Amino acid sequence: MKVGLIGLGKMGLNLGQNLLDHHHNVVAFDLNTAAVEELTSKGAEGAASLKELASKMESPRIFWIMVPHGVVDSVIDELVPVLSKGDIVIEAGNSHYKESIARYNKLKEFGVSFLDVGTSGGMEGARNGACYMIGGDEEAWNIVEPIFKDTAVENGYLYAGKAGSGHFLKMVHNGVEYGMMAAIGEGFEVLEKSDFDYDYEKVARVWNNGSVIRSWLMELTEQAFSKDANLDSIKGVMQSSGEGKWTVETALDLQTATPVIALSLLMRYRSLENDSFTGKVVAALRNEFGGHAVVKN
Ligand SMILES: O=C(O)[C@H](O)[C@@H](O)[C@H](O)[C@H](O)COP(=O)(O)O
Repeated sequence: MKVGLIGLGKMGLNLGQNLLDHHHNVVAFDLNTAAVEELTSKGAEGAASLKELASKMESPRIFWIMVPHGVVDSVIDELVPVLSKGDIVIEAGNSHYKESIARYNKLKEFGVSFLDVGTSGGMEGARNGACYMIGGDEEAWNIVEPIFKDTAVENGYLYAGKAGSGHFLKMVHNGVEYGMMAAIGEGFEVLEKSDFDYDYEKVARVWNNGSVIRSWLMELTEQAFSKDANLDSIKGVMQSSGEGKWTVETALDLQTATPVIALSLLMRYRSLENDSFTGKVVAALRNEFGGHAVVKN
């Protein structure tokens, strides 16, 4: 299929390469022309503007937006004048599900279908097989399913239902991610404070082999400790991009008690002021899976 890929940052560039690997045609646009050149050198067609990108597409025209959360609306506003009835817009960043429902309704007025897609698995997933949570019109979904099937890991995509359901699912996923990462960080902090002299890389490795808590996060923990045995080079500052906060806000609206997720969010805020070993582990994990910046010591 032919995909108009808008946004070639950490995730978009990897996704573009993944699409090309699976013999899809990619027309790529980003304000960063070096990123466009990088993808065209791998076989994509480049575009210097959204208008040019649209002119290079074929029906059904599929536009895949992969840009940071704060610029999604401006990209959609710029895209609207070049869209026509029957086009499909996929937005696969970390958006709030309510924003996605609003975008779906707005594009519906132009006869354009909108799919909200939560993408998990970080840069590695985008490159070699991601996990997708998808919401929006089923007819549009049926058209684009092959590109998700090809760029996901096996069994790594779910069409969840009506508009907003994809990003809602990704939001809750991230809330779970906050809680799991906090628990891993706290566990290592207890080890760190103890009288024993553990090698944390080896601890993460043994926990990854046969134990109940083996997981990709634990593999990344092992990876992080292999690079920096005691995480001495970074501060325990745990940034957040908003999904954990949205999960807690939504849970409150639904009168649902989510103490683990809520506390892990509050501990992230606290970490902006106080350093901790838990914070170092969580900061290192965010860096491992998402390439998110760490604060260096
Ligand atoms: O599932 C994933 O692959 C991650 O959740 C990913 O979407 C991302 O790296 C988040 O943005 C991190 O979220 P925080 O910045 O809130 O930690």
